[in-house]
Amino acid sequence: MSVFHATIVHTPVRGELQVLRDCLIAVDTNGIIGAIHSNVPTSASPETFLTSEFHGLPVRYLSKHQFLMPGFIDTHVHAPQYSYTGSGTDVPLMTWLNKYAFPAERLLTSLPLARDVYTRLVRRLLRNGTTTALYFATLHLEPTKILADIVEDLGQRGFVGKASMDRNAPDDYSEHTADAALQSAESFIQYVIGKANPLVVPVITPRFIPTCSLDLLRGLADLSRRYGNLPIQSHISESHDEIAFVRSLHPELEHGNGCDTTIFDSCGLLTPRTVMAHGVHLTEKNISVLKQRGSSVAVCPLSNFYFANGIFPLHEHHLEKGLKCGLGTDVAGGYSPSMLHSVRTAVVASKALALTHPRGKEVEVDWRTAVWVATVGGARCLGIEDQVGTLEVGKVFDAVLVDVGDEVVGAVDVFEEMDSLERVVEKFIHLGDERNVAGVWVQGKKVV
Ligand SMILES: O=c1[nH]c(=O)c2nc[nH]c2[nH]1
Ligand SMILES: [Zn+2]
Repeated sequence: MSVFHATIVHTPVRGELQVLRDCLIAVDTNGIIGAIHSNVPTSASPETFLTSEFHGLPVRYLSKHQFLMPGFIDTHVHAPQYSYTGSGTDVPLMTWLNKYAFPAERLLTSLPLARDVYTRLVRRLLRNGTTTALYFATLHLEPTKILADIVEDLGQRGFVGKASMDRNAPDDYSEHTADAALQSAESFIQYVIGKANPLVVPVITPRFIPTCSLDLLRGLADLSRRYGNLPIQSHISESHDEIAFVRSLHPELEHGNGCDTTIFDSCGLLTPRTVMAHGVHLTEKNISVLKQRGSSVAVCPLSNFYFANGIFPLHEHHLEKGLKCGLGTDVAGGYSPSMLHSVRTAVVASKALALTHPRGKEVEVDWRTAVWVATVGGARCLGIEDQVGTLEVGKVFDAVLVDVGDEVVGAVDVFEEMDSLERVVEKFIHLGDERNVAGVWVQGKKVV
């Protein structure tokens, strides 16, 4: 249980920043926000506002340069690729997979190395205010169990997928048959379910169509159903080289209409709990299929600049057509593990798109909208919007304490005489980093 006196900053309405000043916030033993009273003077007695269960608790009074906001939700991050984040930015996707991703992932059969890479990543994400992450791991069962253990031990809300591949993968980094891949995926599901920890959820994870046979895709859809409609993640219509490869593998399909969607759909992998990464080349028809199925896209703007041969039209697909979208870092295709970086890059990407778009500035997305996508949007992709994404009574306290005070060594300078609180938040979103993250809570428990 905890009580704060703090300013809350969040985006309950897309495109709008809500700032609630001087809130008395009470978090119960289950990590649920039991009460929020705004405009409470620091001189007031908390007991006047709070029910008896919260009486007598110490109140944490935040300073005027601190505020609470919802934790970020990273809807696409490759945990094993963290070892080379910040490097390997020189080649297109299909070459990059063979040159960097597969070799790095293969190395994590070493359990001590897996433990080291995963511990450092999960800590890094938490320190950056990422309270929920949707993880891709490797093909290997034991190292992926370690990732699930670390997410649990460090207290993050984690959706963890053991990747599956049975074709077009290196000999020593493939599961070779659909049966072997399905068995391993099922063992991982059982391991995570056995934890009975609602914060850690197993995810069905066919890497992408080039590396998964149709038998494997169908079998994974069946596994999802058999275990109560587990979440599903993969990559969809992500780049020219990926699309060309799928075309060569499936000449029987009608092309020009984004056949990734057709294949995933015919195999039963598009569900309301499906989060597909990238989707830069989705067609109108694909979008309408994804929408009908309730599936969503993890938009990874930084990695798209490197691999996608295009920009995801966030304004058109999400704001106009209503496709559910979250933001992802796509470590290590995206070199930054920070969701603040993703937010900024989403804005810059939309501006780049607008430069040559017939509707120009109309397709730009502003920072408030990008923050919404990084919080509420991600929660919707994962089906947890009733729990997280904003700080409201009845939701879970997954929160970040931001500090932009002078004593923090960081890039944000606040000018008392000129900066409104809204402007301070804007500065944090554009210039802030983990040095400004003074505390992080998941389900009411302090994890940073
Ligand atoms: O950005 C990406 N990173 C990956 O690891 C990957 N695998 C398939 N497709 C992918 N795209
Ligand atoms: Zn990816």
